[in-house]
Amino acid sequence: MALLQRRSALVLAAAGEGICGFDCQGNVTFSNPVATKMLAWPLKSGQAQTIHDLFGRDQPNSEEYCPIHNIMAGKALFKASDKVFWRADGTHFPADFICTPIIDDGVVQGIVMVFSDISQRKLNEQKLNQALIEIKQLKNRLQAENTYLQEQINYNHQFTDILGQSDSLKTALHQVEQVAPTETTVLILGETGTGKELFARALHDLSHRNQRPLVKVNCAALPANLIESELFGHEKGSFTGATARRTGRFELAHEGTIFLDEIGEIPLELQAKLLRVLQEGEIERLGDSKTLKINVRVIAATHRDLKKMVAEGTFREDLYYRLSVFPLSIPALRERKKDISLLAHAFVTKYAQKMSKQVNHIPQTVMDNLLSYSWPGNVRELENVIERAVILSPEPFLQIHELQSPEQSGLDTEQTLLSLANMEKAHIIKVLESVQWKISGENAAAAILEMHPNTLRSRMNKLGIRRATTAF
Ligand SMILES: Nc1ncnc2c1ncn2[C@@H]1O[C@H](COP(=O)(O)OP(=O)(O)OP(=O)(O)O)[C@@H](O)[C@H]1O
Repeated sequence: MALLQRRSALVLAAAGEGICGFDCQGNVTFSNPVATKMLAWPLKSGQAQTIHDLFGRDQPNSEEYCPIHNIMAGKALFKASDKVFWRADGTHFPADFICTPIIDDGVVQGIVMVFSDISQRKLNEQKLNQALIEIKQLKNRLQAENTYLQEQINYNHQFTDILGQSDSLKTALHQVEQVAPTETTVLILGETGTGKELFARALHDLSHRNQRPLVKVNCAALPANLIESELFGHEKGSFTGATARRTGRFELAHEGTIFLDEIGEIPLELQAKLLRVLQEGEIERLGDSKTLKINVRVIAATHRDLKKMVAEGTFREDLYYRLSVFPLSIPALRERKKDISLLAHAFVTKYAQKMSKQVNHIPQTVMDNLLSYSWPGNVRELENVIERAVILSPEPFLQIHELQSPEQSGLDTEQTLLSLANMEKAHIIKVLESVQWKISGENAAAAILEMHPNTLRSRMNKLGIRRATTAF
């Protein structure tokens, strides 16, 4: 018997877990060395230490959590995880434990508790969780950046340089140099294809933010119900179809520049939110009440007449004033004839090279044609026309057959189908365009048409001839 006791004591001493015995009142009856060390017990014989000194102090309903109570109530096993165990010195540690009854002659005499300190495991779990959160955040950000960069790769960067010799273009470029290094919001105004995006890039490239991205949002290309989530982001499940969390463009542009193209298309209800971002630099993701501080420079662009939209009530006046701190007007191509020749040559070189064709000469008749056309699609249209012409032209001369504005085509090819009034209208427009819409004075339209300027004005009124309005 003595040998058995000695062996049992050796087993208890060798166990790697804490082992304690308790009687039915919860008094400690024995503890192995690991338990004594873990609990910093002075546990000397005769010292009454109960199970509640080590466990359950912080539990609201101690009966429910009391191992003695549970075992006495008939449970053959009582175990729990991540519970607070108190040391004799008042400190504590988290532990997992398992309790079983000590039965003698069919009667429960007490319980034995085996427990292990899980501090290190919890610490590792915490570290792992933190690392997982960081990885998730990083993943979200990388995904968002990747999507954006992918779009940027698809964008044709070849003409990042702004070409032009005309005074009006030089004035605009000078303004870019002045405003780019500031933090001022810029509103770029100009007809379609005049190079507004090119100017936005130039503003960003010349700014202190050029190491961070220029993030573009085309407000016209997005359905109204998606613009908000595109701009500000959303949490998973914030609306039907929001299957994953999405970083908004404003967040993506943090410390960089956001380019809001076609700002005139932004729905009225979203304009208030945009104003708040501009004023306070704060955003909230859809479905998340947390406010995020962002530091973004805003460049907006439109071909629309925002002032007119304000008057019509479709654009907020306060937002208009906030955006138009520094309006930058890009002139239409027809107003800078000087640039047509320069751009035409540059595009011929570009596309001839691209198509490995020796097209390198623009005959004077073709150039005259290019110069007299009104270019409603501006530089983009010119570029497209030249690209097609390079494909179709026999080397080395550029040939263009397609340049006919609606008015011109009316005169030149469909003459027989037009009424007299329409012919007159088309002719007046053609003459006006050839003189940049100058009505009176030497070599102006009235002189060419051999009319009094006032007569010309009244004919124009009657025929509904107006110069195409621009946004500025
Ligand atoms: N001054 C310029 N020099 C060289 N290329 C130009 C110039 N202006 C415009 N382009 C070219 O014309 C095309 C249209 O330019 P961009 O997209 O910047 O115009 P946009 O005004 O932003 O057009 P939209 O209003 O349709 O968005 C682009 O391919 C651009 O590279």
